[in-house]
Amino acid sequence: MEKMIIQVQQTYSVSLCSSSAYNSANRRRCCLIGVRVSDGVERGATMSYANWLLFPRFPSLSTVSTTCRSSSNWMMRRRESSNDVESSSSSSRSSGRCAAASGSAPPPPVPPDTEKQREVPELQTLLRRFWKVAAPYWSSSDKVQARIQLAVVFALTLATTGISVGFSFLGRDFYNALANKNQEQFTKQLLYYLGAFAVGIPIFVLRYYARQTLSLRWRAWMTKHYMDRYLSNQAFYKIQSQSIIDNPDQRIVDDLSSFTETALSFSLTILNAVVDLISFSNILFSIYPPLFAVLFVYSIGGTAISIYLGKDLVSLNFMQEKKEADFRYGLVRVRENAESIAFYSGEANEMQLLLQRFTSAFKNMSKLLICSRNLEVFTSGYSYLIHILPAAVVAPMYFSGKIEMGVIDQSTSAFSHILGDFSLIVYRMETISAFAAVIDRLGEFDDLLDSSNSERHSDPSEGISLIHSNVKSLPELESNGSIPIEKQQKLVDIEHLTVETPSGTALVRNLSLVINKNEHLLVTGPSGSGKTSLLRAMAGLFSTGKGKIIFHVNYREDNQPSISSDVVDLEVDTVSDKYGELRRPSNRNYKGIFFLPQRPYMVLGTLRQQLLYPIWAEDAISTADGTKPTGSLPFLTQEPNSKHMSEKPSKPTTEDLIQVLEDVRLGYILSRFSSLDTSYEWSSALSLGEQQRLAFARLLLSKPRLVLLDESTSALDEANEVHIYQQIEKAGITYISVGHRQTLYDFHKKNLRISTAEPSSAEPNWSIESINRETLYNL
Ligand SMILES: Nc1ncnc2c1ncn2[C@@H]1O[C@H](COP(=O)(O)OP(=O)(O)OP(=O)(O)O)[C@@H](O)[C@H]1O
Repeated sequence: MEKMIIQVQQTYSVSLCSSSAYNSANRRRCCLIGVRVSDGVERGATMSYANWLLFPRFPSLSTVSTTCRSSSNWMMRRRESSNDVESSSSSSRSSGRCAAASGSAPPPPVPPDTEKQREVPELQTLLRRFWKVAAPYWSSSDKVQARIQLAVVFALTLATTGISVGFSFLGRDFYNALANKNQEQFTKQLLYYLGAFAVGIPIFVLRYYARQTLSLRWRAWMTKHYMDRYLSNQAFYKIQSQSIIDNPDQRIVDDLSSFTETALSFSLTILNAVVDLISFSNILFSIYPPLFAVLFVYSIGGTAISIYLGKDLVSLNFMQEKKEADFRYGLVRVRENAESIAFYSGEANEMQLLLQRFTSAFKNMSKLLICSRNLEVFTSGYSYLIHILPAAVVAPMYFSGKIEMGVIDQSTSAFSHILGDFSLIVYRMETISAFAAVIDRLGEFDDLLDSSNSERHSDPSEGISLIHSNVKSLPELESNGSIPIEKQQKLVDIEHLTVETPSGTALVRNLSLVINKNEHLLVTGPSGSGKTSLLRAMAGLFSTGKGKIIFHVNYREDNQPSISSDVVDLEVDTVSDKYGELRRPSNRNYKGIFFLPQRPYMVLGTLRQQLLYPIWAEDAISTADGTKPTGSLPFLTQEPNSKHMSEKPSKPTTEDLIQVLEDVRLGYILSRFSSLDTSYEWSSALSLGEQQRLAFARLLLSKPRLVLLDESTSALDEANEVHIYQQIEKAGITYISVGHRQTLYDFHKKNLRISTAEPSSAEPNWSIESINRETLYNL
């Protein structure tokens, strides 16, 4: 691999353009940054704001200011010798924040970087994806407000075009007065000009503000819409465990922001261009009709050349987004796994891995830069020539006295306006290609979320069926309506179950088994045989394979049927309307089944929130000032899920929470961390064993009928393990545990042994036997 050392040439003297630095013909914002590499070759680099921010923090790398340009629509200012960076774009801000926003949730793996150049999607695919991503908002519950705001923005855009036309006439008279040395007329025109500024400028500003506000509102709706689907039907889990697409978080944070902003600005640009074209064509035509022919040939030729020069930009931009997100994610992983890396002394390795990711982003950026540079050479020449071209064409008329000096200025202004309208592709090639990459990434994500949420509606004979049976549906009810004893005892019925990995490798074959109340089951077997995968299948995380898992836990302790529907198939839990406004799927925990994973998950927040997770988590969230957040933006009303409400057990009191901490022998942490409402980074502040006991506290509060424990006591000493199992048995909870420890046999009635499945055999690879403690100890 090529080794790159970047030398510091000058300290961050990156000065960036504000909107006032625009070239009116060019109409683009740009930032210039460059990088000088040690081989002495000076290369400019097109850099995103996030990447630029990361540079100074990278010990062996530093940015150097030379020349660069970026198509992204952000502005920033960095003061020399200061760390103060300001950004005015939401997209750039979000890039910087993405890492922080990831919090301490279990991180998804980054899919392997194949370094393959991505193919440019077809125009038809891009248009379909654009429509699919953009359309839902305009028919959503916020449609009235959205359409009104859009109409206001359009009206303001028309007004600004009218003002531009007015300015062109004012400019003509102003320069005529100047050329004629008519001081009285000049003063009058100057006053008109100033008056027009006073009226016009607020309208320009208002248009910008209205557009940004609408874009923010659209983004907020889309963010919720995407997060809803991402967190439904365990789509986030499938994406993570099967590495289906890269960086979904970046797509939600950065891509959505830049999509809404660019889509709005583009549609207004097109509207503006049409109106401009009509208004200024009259002016230009009245001055000199042949100017039109010159303009037409010039713009068509320019568009063709810029499409040719910028054809690789879409795929390069796509890869750039991915590579930057991968690099940022690498840094997030260092933060998340700080302790493990420090214990391993793995800094050098991490540095190497991070540098690899950065280098990959850098190389792609260099290619992007070369492509941009070629395009830029052309577009700069193209835009500068228009300053002299119209004047050169009409100059003979001026010399012959047919037109005045001011008309030359007006024709240049009209020419540049119309050319700008005809040359949208030339001027915006870089932005269009970056936008196409965003559409591609979002469209891919959207299709994936749709397919994930429609999977449940596919052929039920395929895959593992997960059925929640309610006693009301049982045909064998006694004549008085009560439930037969044997049915009350039955909790889980597994019929001919074959569990496979998502890639299709069989792990458990043809398993049939019944688990009755208090018939605690221990699942054992060699590492990698599929014990956790069996629990995954029972939790609905793995659906590849065949067979049925029927839960009979959906009635209350008092044997009264619960309120939920007769037979609830988890596969059809989520309900979505036309545009996928989802109701959260019914929570497995509300159905009397609880799952404790091997690695305890600590949510961000207070000790109270830890304990109330996941059933009452949303009730426990409060802001820093102690007030309850609404959980939704003012215009995005969150529908209360009445089904949820009725399923939820009543919320534990503070006394219950304190008691349960005592029950799992964690009472001492209350005094150590002052109160239940203290916030900490709990995954670092508590030992693994303490975290496991906290997870058991959640379990005891939730009072399920059945719990699936995946090596959930692996970090506990034997005394605490005994105590915890006694507590859950006392609470009347039936448990299925996965584990390797000999001590676990003491707490279970049956043992399901799974052996590693032979690929060549179709025979069942399991056996079940009762645990006879005496035999066990005699062995
Ligand atoms: N998402 C996945 N894609 C492909 N293979 C997977 C996936 N998840 C698990 N596997 C494979 O399935 C097999 C069984 O994994 P599982 O976690 O169920 O094993 P286990 O018996 O619980 O092991 P251990 O006792 O070590 O925890 C392993 O070989 C694992 O690599």
